[in-house]
Amino acid sequence: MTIARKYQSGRHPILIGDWRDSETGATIEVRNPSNDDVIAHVANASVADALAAVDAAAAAAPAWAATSPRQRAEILRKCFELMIAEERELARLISLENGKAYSDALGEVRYAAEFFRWYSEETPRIIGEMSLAPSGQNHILVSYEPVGIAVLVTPWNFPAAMATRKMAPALAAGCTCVLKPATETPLTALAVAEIMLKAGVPKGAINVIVTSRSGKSVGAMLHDPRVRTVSFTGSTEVGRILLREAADQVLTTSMELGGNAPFLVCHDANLNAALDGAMVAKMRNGGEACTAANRFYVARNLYEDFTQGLARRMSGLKVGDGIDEDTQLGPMVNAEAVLKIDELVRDAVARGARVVTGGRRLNRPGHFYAPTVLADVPEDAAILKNEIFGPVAPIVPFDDEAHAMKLANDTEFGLISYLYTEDLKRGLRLSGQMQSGMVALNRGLASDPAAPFGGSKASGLGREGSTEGIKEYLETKYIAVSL
Ligand SMILES: O=CCCCC(=O)O
Repeated sequence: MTIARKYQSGRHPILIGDWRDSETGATIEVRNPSNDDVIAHVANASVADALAAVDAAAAAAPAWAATSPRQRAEILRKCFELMIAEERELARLISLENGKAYSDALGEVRYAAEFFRWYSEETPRIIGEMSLAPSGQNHILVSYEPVGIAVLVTPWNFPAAMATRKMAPALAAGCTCVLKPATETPLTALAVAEIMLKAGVPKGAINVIVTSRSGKSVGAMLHDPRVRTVSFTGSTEVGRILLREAADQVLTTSMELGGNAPFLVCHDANLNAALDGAMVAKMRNGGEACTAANRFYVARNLYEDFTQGLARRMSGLKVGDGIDEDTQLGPMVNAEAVLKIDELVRDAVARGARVVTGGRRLNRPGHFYAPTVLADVPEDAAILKNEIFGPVAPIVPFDDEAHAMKLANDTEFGLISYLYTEDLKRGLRLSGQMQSGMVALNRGLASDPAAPFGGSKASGLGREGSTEGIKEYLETKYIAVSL
């Protein structure tokens, strides 16, 4: 892996305008979750490094904002092309530092690259408007300007896609930015940044700060008056902290936070389609996704067949080192992740849930948990209330659709809901009742760079992707004109 080798070879640069050594000389160990080996060391940026990154973003801002939409579009298009050209290398890098199965990683690289393509197409379509005021006395001219420097904070579970989902619209809008990736997966962010520089993104327009002092560094950046927006993907707990920090400077915020997605299988669902969808909704990224189906509510007439069918599919998965191309489920990201999953499973079983398959850690090096199906999970089990972030499917039977909907909505989160029914009228009615920003109707996957991704309630604020995503990086300017 070129990039991993680069960081093993002794230099530990961070991207602040140009590649440079961190002020502190301290490094962060990056480990392979498949065997816990240290695969690289990267610079551990200080708070001063973070502020230097804001300096670099500020220095690059006027020239970047002055580029024509067409110039920005062509650079973003090039980012897409180079990323696809390097998809296999990038996918291997993601598997290596995150642990996810290579096929998932390759899917992520393609998904990530699409944000560059989508926003290359959106860049020339930042269109304002002019109208005559109702009084007829003046015109109302509305245009959109880059909001200012963007601080982008991304998680370890989609280290490429969450970075491009933020950087592409920020750059498209004419903003410069500082990216702070998760310490577990910095190599992917650095590799994507290298590709972007190669594609023509000017120095300083993107900066990457890898740091174990996340709170202090991000806090310092959010209090720098040149920063005008923060976009975060991660837990609701951290999101709340960032919202408080952002309040001091009245920053705009985009928050993609936790989920607790229900997966509802109605009595008239197509069983095989629901099982196919369940596998995608649950097992994409090994279950380590905010969008992962977290709770399955299945109509009584399909309950036993669905449970057995899901258990068969789950137990048939090939578990192994993420980087092996035939692996279907890799390790979890770290030991804490496995511990949390195990605690949730134990709690459910202690309350009466039935283990249909799995239900245990795997006894091998690395951080593996067996693909697990739990049936008859009682309503008070912690697993139905907390994000599992792992390969565990808790199933609850229902007799009354209205009660199932009540259970589905009985959560502080509202990111995504999944729904299976053969009756489109029922599907649309129930979709309307689902308290979530997104609904996947007869589908196990809703994420799409061309669609607005985001949640309601404690799952977040704002939308990413689609035509809406670029608005997070634009300020509306109204000019009242007398012509
Ligand atoms: O954990 C959530 C990251 C978002 C995944 C997606 O875009 O589907």
